[in-house]
Amino acid sequence: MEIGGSSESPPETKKSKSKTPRKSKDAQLLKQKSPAEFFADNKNIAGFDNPGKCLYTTVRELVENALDSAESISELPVIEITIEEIGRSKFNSMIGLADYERVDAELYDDFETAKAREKRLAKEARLQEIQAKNAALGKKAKAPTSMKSIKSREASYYRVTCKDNGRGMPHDDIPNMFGRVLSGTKYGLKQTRGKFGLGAKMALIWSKMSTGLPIEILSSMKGQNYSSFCRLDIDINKNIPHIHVHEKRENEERWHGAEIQIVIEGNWTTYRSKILHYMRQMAVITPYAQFLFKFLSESPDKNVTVRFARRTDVMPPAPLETKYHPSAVDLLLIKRLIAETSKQNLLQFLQHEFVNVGKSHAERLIGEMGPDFGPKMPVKSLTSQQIVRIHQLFRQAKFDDPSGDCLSPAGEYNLRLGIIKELHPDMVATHSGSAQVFEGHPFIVEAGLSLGGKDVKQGLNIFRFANRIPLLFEQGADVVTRTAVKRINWNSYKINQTQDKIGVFVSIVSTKIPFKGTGKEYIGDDISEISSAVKTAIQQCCVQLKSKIVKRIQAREQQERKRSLNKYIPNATGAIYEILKEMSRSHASKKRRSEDKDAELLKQVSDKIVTEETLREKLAQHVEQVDYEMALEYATQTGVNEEPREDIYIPPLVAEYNFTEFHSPVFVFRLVH
Ligand SMILES: Nc1ncnc2c1ncn2[C@@H]1O[C@H](COP(=O)(O)OP(=O)(O)OP(=O)(O)O)[C@@H](O)[C@H]1O
Repeated sequence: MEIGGSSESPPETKKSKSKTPRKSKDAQLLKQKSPAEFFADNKNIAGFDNPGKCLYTTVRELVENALDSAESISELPVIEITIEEIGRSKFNSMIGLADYERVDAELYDDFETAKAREKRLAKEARLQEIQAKNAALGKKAKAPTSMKSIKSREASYYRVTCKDNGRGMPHDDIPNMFGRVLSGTKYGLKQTRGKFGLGAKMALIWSKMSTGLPIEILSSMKGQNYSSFCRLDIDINKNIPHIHVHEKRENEERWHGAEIQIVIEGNWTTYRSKILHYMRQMAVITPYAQFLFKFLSESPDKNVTVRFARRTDVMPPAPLETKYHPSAVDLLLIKRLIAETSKQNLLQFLQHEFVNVGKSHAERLIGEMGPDFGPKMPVKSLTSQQIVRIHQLFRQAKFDDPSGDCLSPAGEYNLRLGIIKELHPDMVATHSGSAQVFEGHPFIVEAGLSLGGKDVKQGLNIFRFANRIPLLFEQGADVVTRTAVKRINWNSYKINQTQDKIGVFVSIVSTKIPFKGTGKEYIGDDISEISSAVKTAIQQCCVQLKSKIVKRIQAREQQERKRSLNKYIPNATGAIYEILKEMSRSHASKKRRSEDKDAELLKQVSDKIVTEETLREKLAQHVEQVDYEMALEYATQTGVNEEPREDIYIPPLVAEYNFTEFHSPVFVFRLVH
């Protein structure tokens, strides 16, 4: 329906006479966005939600890059991370901005009139009084909800520096690695912490959004006699690096690694504990790395230095790059593989670009594709329709599962070491599952379970790791939490889900971790292969713990039995002695004659050779003897050595050493001559 005339001849108004016709309000303009712009607009999907979280995510992106880099050259990681607080004046002088004092106080968000202040203080005092009264009455104190805190929206700035001893970066690649969103070296099919080619750029985008300052990178590769220095920011619209300085510098010490420095807005106060938790959990899952974490405050009394020492030299083997499994590819991916392959014909392509496809298998597959296909046909000549046919067959055909050989799980040893080091538990069990498959990607689930320990709350304490990254957010929705809370019948393993201090550690590694979102914060509970592997791994640990718990309960019961028997000795001996005395009296007066042995005993009682005291001693000895025999029987049944034995081996004594080393997977004992 038209209102106010036909659409061909709109009624002329004053406005419509203007030379450049104005677009109506709801006219839609077609626009394009660069990936950098997209992520700047939606930074929360990459874990950059608010200043505090941005500080946390920046730290983790830099630490994870540092670890990936050191491990890629099999170097035991040494990582230094420093967060330096930069006050407003210092920040202003860094960017060449004069410091301004407030003149018109009422303009500010945190302004409070004298009356409002008086009212607030009175209210706070009243609340404190109520709380004190409640505390005196033993009532639980409730957090003050109605107290309106005066929050300042003043920004806090931090310089985050991360230094590693890793691979470093090729001089010419640095600008793109840090200044072009979605560029990285970890896109291949390999287990790595990084994946998207986004993290470092997001930190830079956030620094651009919050401080306007560029990122600085110093890097050198092994054997290079120079180091590369680069200061750059990012052109958000074009998604290209904007280079300020890019030069080669001397590297006399032949240092290798990278040092990244960035200044961002953050909030240490609210994210302090998350950052420290992250570092601690990273130390748990990476006990072969050495971390030095420093927070340098404007007021030195608030400085924090935490050193997470290396606990082992045993580093998991580096993950290997692998090829795609036919069931893990889609049409686009097949097209890309065809475009990138160096193989000429279809047979070679199938045989060399996929795992678990041998020559004869490839020939059979080609035969099955139909008459249009042949082993010798040039792979680059495949039409779109033919590629669809290949894809269809890949979906329907049966292939062996990919093996987990390319993966690098933390290992039961490292996991156990990390748990013991972190929690000092009373009991611990670990389990490493065999490789399984989800959508053509192999994955391995490892679990650890602990009972008791320090800083562990009652109930379930869940620690999650994915490709050896600690996951700290979205705990409730994660597959590990859901499995532990809903699918494990803790009671049946003699574990009390609410009373015991239970530590549940689950580490999942894969060539593709199905994170929800790009923030790498949790793995959903909707993948049955993963949730059942998690359940099995936790249950395996439960079974191990159960046998320990049962043994402990039996030992406790035995102790209690002994204690209660001892408790009754005085009463029992008193009663027996009274009876014996009575019997010996009637025996003596010949009221009742007792025979042989009994007569002998009764005589000893009347001669005071057998007294209440001697009876008590004998009974105590008997309880001791019975208890000892039971303990012996128990030990023979269960085996005295509960812990598995470790192999120890002695390497040959080489001339230049003056010591002998005894190696075990758990320790090295060095005997100095
Ligand atoms: N400390 C470092 N040492 C060596 N190379 C690094 C370092 N930091 C970053 N890089 C290189 O820069 C690339 C981009 O890093 P970025 O953090 O943006 O993405 P990513 O680590 O590949 O993936 P994700 O976004 O999942 O973290 C990396 O792939 C890596 O090649």
